Amino acid sequence: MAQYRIFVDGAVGTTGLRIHERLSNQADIRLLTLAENERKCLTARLAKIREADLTFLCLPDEAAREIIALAPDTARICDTSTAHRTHADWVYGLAELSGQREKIASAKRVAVPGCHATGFISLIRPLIERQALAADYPLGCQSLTGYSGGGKPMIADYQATDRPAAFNAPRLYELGLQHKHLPEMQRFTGSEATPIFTPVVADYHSGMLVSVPLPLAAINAPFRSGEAVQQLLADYYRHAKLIRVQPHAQMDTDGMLAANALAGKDHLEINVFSNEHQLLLTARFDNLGKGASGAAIQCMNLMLGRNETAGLEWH
Ligand SMILES: NC(=O)C1=CN([C@@H]2O[C@H](COP(=O)(O)OP(=O)(O)OC[C@H]3O[C@@H](n4cnc5c(N)ncnc54)[C@H](OP(=O)(O)O)[C@@H]3O)[C@@H](O)[C@H]2O)C=CC1
Ligand SMILES: CC(=O)N[C@@H](CCC(=O)OP(=O)(O)O)C(=O)O
Repeated sequence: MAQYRIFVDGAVGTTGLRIHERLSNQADIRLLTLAENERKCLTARLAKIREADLTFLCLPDEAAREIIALAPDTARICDTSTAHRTHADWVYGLAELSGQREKIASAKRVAVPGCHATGFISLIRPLIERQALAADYPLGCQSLTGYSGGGKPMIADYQATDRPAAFNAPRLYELGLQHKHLPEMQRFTGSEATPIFTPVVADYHSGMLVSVPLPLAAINAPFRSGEAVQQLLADYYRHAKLIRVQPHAQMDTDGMLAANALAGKDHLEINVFSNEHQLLLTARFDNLGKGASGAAIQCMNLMLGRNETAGLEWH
């Protein structure tokens, strides 16, 4: 059987390892690897990029920019970092947005969406696109994430035996209100206002729960009820395999929503809650799944013409 040659640059990091784990049992994939002493060597990495049918960059932003400046234009690349998400020459890898699947399929350069941004955009883009919500509405968003979202350094900090007591509690961060996902959150929702975004990291490994509260008065007719917004979202994602819209007001059996419920999975679940005057939209998924490695593999599948969900955990 013909095999695709795939190179993961940053293969021993949190995102890269998960891509390796997902692809290592795929018969039509051959993973190109580097020896430990070569994994930060530019020359060796560029040779693998030239040899590969597709390369994943699972690197800090600066290292991603450095290698892209040297890589041949013909190389197919999926970058999981923040470096190129709003760059004009790159396609944004959220396949479920209108028209995006086709753009990804024919692209040489795809930027995999940020984890928090994936949740926010999945909830808000359909509302603005279908004119249920005005593009200039001032949005707020909260996002809970497991500590694996911070990669190897944050995992080491959380798993240290002598860690500070503050790590036992959820912690708000990016209090300068300048989170690096804000540009993509605004661009790919079509919002004209920068959202007020408050991420929270807590003492569990992986899983993400992104919430957006809205007054029903902000929603245009004929969508001005929780049920109608749920219907709009269900219709928007009716062909999406990796985004599932739950029935209106569906919660876990204990009446709550746990942020780690989809850990280990590569799909995303949307819930809509409402009362007479207010709406709460939530997206939950694994920050390492649909928030990173799962989305990266979904993009690879589309770029190579494979089945969109091959190698992914989504049942
Ligand atoms: N974790 C998550 O939930 C998500 C992460 N991302 C993004 O994915 C990218 C990777 O993140 P993540 O896997 O979490 O990070 P990690 O810190 O876990 O892994 C990054 C890897 O890159 C390696 N590396 C650093 N510099 C270089 C270099 N110059 N050349 C080659 N390798 C290098 C590191 O090496 P060493 O092992 O020696 O440190 C490490 O193995 C980041 O841009 C991140 O923002 C995106 C979405 C979600
Ligand atoms: C807990 C934590 O620190 N999480 C990271 C998000 C990880 C991510 O999505 O990063 P990329 O934008 O590089 O893809 C953060 O909020 O900055």
